[in-house]
Amino acid sequence: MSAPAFEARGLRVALAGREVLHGVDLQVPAGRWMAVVGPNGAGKTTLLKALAQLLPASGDLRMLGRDARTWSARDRALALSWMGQGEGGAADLRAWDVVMLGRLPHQRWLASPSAADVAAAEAAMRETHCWDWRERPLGQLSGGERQRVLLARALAVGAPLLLMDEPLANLDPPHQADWLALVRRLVIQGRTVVSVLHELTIALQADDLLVLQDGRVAHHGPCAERATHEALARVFGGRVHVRAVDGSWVAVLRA
Ligand SMILES: Nc1ncnc2c1ncn2[C@@H]1O[C@H](COP(=O)(O)OP(=O)(O)OP(=O)(O)O)[C@@H](O)[C@H]1O
Repeated sequence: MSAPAFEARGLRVALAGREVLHGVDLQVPAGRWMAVVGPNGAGKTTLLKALAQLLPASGDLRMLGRDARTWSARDRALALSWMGQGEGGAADLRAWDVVMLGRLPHQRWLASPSAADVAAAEAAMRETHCWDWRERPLGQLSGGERQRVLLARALAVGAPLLLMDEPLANLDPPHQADWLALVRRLVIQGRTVVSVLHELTIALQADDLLVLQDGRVAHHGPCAERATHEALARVFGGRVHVRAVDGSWVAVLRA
C-alpha cells in the first residue's frame, strides 16, 4: 500500500499571535479526493496552507511518508502543486507565462524551457480551455478566465499532490462541471486532490469530506456516509440538509 499523501499529528498554527488551528490530527490517503468544508473562519485555508508548508506550523507533518521538514524546496515543488485564492502574479504577464511558471521546478537554473515543459503547459491550457487567450495579459482576463489559467498552472506542474483553495471561485456551471471531471481524471491517475470548497453539493462528490469548525476537525469521513451528512448539518447550525437526488448527494439549504 502506498504511503498516505499527508499525515498530520497535533498540527497547530498561530496567526498574529492567536492560535487558529488547534492540534489537527489527520490522515489523507493517496489517490483520493478530499474536500475541506466548514463555516467561515473555521480554518480551512489555514489548514491547506499548513499542508502545503506555506506557513509555520507546529506538530508533525509527513508528506508521502516522509517528514515534511526533510524535503528540499525543489522536491517539494515537484511533488506538490498549489492553487491559492486570488493569486497569479503580475497583471501584465501573459497567460502562457503564468502557466509556464508551473514548470519552473522542472527547469535547471537559467535553462530555457524544454520541449516537455512546452508540451505540458499547452496540454494544461487545452485541458482547462484557456489556450485561446494564451497571449493575453492576466490583468485583462475575467475572474473565471483567470481562474482557469491558474488551474492550468497548477496542472502543468504534473505533481502527484494538488492542493486547491476555492478552485471554483468565479467559474460558471459548465466550467465547474469541467473541474469536477478533471479532478476525477486526476484521481484515476493516482493523484491526490485536497480542495477547500464552499459549494457543498460539489464537495459531496468528493471521496471524503473533512469538516472543520473553530480550528478543529469536526468530522472526517466518506461523503456517502450518513455520519458525514449529519456533521455537515451540525456545523452549519442545521441550515444544511443532505439529500440523494438522482444518485448524487445534494446539499439543500434551509431558509
Ligand atoms: N493573516 C491573518 N492574521 C490573523 N488572523 C488570520 C489571518 N488569516 C486568517 N486569520 C484568522 O484565522 C482563522 C481561520 O481563517 P481561515 O482563512 O483559515 O478560515 P476559512 O475557514 O478558510 O474561512 P473562509 O470560509 O471565510 O474562507 C479566522 O479566525 C481568521 O480570522
